[in-house]
Formats: sequence, structure tokens, C-alpha cells
Amino acid sequence: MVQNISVDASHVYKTIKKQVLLRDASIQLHPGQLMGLIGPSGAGKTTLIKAIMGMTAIDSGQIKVLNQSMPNRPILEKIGYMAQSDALYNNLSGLENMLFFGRLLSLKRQELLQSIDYAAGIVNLTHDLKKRVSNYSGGMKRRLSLAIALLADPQLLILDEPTVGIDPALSLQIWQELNHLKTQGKSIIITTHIMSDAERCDYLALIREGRVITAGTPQELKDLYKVDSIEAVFLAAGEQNKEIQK
Ligand SMILES: Nc1ncnc2c1ncn2[C@@H]1O[C@H](COP(=O)(O)OP(=O)(O)OP(=O)(O)O)[C@@H](O)[C@H]1O
Repeated sequence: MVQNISVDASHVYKTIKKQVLLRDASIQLHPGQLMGLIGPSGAGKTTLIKAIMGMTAIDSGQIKVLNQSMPNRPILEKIGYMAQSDALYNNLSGLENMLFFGRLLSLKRQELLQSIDYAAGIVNLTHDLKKRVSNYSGGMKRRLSLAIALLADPQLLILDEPTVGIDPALSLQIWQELNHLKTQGKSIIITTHIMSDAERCDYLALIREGRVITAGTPQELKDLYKVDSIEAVFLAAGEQNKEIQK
């Protein structure tokens, strides 16, 4: 029987110009689960998610998304991706951006318009869609990028730092929607430096120097390191990793 795994990355290595960006990195994610990748800046979180999507070639290891080996173009279309920096057209309005990116999807016009309506509502941009993106704040641009990632109703959502620059009330609203998407069997990967976001993940993978140094539910990790916050887990796991490297 084929196992139902949304993301199965195993023993992934990636080196660029002699710098090892990923070393023996493995993560697994099942339908309906949300995983948070946390780790210091430059640890390899973005590299890992790009490898998962097949956007960056790996040296060795295996990556499967929705049971298919990556890279795989039809599978890539089932992934909603929000990059760390917003890839938006500043001279177009929010709506025009959504129409542009939406047209790259195989949706009928009516379906696309409904999707735009839904996604703009989730991120609270419905009343700003006619404004030019050059007049958006940083947080509004992040929200528009998230709405674009949601357009295809993707099976897998990959969000690189989704709540940066977003105020707490809206961040809560976005979390409610992510939790709702999970109940529909969607899988979600986020990267974050925000500890309150990390606490909301079903699973966390702590990444340091390209390695997944520890993984588990937030509670499992706190129990494992006998601490009461993810911040403390992060520090304790980092110290332990340094000892192992010596
Ligand atoms: N195309 C590239 N060429 C050379 N080095 C790269 C390339 N892409 C990433 N790196 C390096 O790989 C390392 C990991 O980068 P990555 O963006 O994956 O980190 P990150 O954990 O996502 O960091 P942050 O939290 O700051 O976003 C960094 O040292 C970065 O400089």
C-alpha cells in the first residue's frame, strides 16, 4: 500500500561552492499537519523548502511530494508557495497581481474570480485590491503574497516567514485559516523566527548548519530538553549540537 505522506525528504545533501547548505536533512509531513522549520538565519530553512519544491537541485538524498519524486512540474502546481521576499508587480494593483498569477493556474475565469474573493478575504485585503501595490505597506504585500499562494487551493502550502510584518490580530486570523486548511487535509510548512508561531505548529524541526538537529511536537521538544519554552529548546538543542560537533 502507498503510504499517504505529503512530504518525504530523506537524507538530503546540498552544497554550493564548497559550502554545505543541507547535510543529511530529513523531514516527513502527513496530510492535515503543519510543520514549522525554525533555526538561526542562514541555517538552511529556505534551501530545504526550495529543495522540497524541486526549485533547487540536490546533490543526494530523495524528496517526494504527494508520493511523487521531485522535481515534478504537475506536483509543483499543487504547491502554494509564498517566498520570503514578495515577488509582486508594484505597478499593478493587488487585484491585477492576483489575476496575473491566477491565470498561470488551470482555473476557469469564474473559479479564479471566486478564489480571488476567498483569498483576499482571508488576508483582509478585499477593500484594498484596487490600490497599486507600490502604495501597499510591507504587511499588505506579505498578505497579498499569501493570498496568491492560496489561489490554487493547494494540497501543500509552503510559507517562508508568513507572519513577518503582520499585526497580531491579522496574524491570529491567518492562523485560524491555516488551522482550517489542516482540517481539509492540507499540509503546511512554514519557516519562522517568531516563537509564538512555533508554539502553534503541530511539529517543529530545528535546523542548524543545514542539519535537522531535533524534531517533534512543541510539547515533546520542551519535555525532551526539560524547558518551558521553544526559545529555550532552541538554545538547549543548539548547545547540545555544538558539543556533538566538537
Ligand atoms: N544560491 C546560493 N549561493 C550561495 N549560497 C547560498 C545560496 N542560497 C543560499 N546560500 C547560503 O546558504 C545558507 C542557507 O541559506 P538559507 O536561505 O537556506 O537560510 P535560512 O535558514 O532560510 O535563513 P533566514 O532565516 O535568514 O531566511 C546561507 O549561508 C546562504 O548564504
